Amino acid sequence: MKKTQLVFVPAPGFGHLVPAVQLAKMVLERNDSFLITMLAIHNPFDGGISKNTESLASIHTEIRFIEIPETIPAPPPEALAVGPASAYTSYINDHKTLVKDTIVNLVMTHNPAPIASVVVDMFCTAFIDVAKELGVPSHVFYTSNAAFLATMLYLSDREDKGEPKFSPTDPDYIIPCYSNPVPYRVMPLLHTDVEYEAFANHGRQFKESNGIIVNTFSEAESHAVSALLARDDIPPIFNVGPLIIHHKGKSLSGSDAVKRDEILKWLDDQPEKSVVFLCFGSRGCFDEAQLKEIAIGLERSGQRFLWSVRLKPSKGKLQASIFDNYGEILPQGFLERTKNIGMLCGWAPQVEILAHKAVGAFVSHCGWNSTLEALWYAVPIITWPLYAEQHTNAFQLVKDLGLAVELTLDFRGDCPTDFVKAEVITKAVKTMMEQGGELRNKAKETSEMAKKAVMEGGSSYVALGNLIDQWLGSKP
Ligand SMILES: O=c1ccn([C@@H]2O[C@H](COP(=O)(O)OP(=O)(O)O[C@H]3O[C@H](CO)[C@@H](O)[C@H](O)[C@H]3O)[C@@H](O)[C@H]2O)c(=O)[nH]1
Repeated sequence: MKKTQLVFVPAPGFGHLVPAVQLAKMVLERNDSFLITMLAIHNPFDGGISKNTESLASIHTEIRFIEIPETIPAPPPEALAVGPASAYTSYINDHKTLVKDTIVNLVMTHNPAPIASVVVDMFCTAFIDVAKELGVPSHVFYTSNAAFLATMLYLSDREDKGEPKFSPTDPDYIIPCYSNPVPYRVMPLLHTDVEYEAFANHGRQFKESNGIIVNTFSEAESHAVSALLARDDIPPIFNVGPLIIHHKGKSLSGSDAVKRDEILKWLDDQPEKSVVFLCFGSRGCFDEAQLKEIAIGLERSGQRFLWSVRLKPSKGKLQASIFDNYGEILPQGFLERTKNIGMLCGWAPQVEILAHKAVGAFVSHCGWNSTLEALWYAVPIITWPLYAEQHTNAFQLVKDLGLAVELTLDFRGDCPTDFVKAEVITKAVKTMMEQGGELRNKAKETSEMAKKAVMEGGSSYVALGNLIDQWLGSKP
């Protein structure tokens, strides 16, 4: 059969790689005439190309993984502290020549089949130019939601019209993609010029691609989807989500695999919907004082818990620490007092945990993958956004979707809370576990909608079909 190639360039990081792999897998399931190559950029936050990439590559042998040579220095911690998105973007941009050379030398020569598209992550828009230079189409793979995509486009519109950046003295923003006006404090990632510009620049670049693939489903974000549809200056949008990988532990090895079995066994012994699960994504972490406070808050709630504990990296390091000497950091006697109701872990097999019937609530940083995973398994969320676009995701979950209880964000307040006190944690956990019936029902409804969207005939199923048609039609 005549083959067509796709080259995926995910941004480094588990939250970007995982949905890209799932998208590639779904494309191949729908049409096996594609040859898909995934270019892996070294992940500076994860100590390397990472065991995650290696294990995904070992499971998904239908996809060809190529590691981009590791010659670009990691972004300096000081630059990341000032502007995480801009430092991350510059690090990725510095790979432009390497990405182009890899496509020319390892993809094009490996197989003469035409390249239908270079599918670049939302932070990899520099490679849209690479595709142009090679004379092939490109698509943006947007790993967050439609509302934030619309926000990034809106920022570039404002800049292009010479309008001022958002400022704390402005009234709440009427951004044409959220159902509710968005307070300034919900956009902390745009509070510095350098970050605002980084997001606006990506937004501007999106328009240069041949299509934007979004990990969302239209029914969940009808407001944002309509706002995007109303624009005639952007390429076609394909809402193909939720893209969720269900590996059932296959991606884990060594101590992570042993711990996975222990966690699932422990969950099997807990009553239905009785456990609060706390996990903050691939990079979410806290300092010692905050970890102690979480422990106190959980203990006072009296609820069962499963907590993925991550300590902030020490100065000058990028990687959060996974550790198991919990007793040295958490309050004295905490482990002993909670041993019958709580379990702690490092890396959590999150999808399997959320799928377990014992889990009743999820304290989450609201990374978009975590949000979709919780939504898929109808687990209501207690929002604790930390960085990136997570505050707006939390806002959307609480205000627009009605699927979450807010923990750190009191949207009427003036500035985001950095340190969260034990009593706030206790209150949110108790409220959710004791009075969360309505949210639970809403979560169930949304989960059913999500499952319908990806089933044959559903909105995301149809969108993926349209995307494949575009790729096959765009063959030179
Ligand atoms: O112990 C862990 C921690 C994470 N995960 C998985 O890792 C992924 C994490 O993705 P996500 O929830 O999106 O969080 P981040 O890793 O923080 O993702 C980055 O990328 C997302 C997609 O663009 C953004 O929404 C986030 O703000 C950004 O931080 C999910 O699939 C989780 O299931 C685990 O399996 N075990």
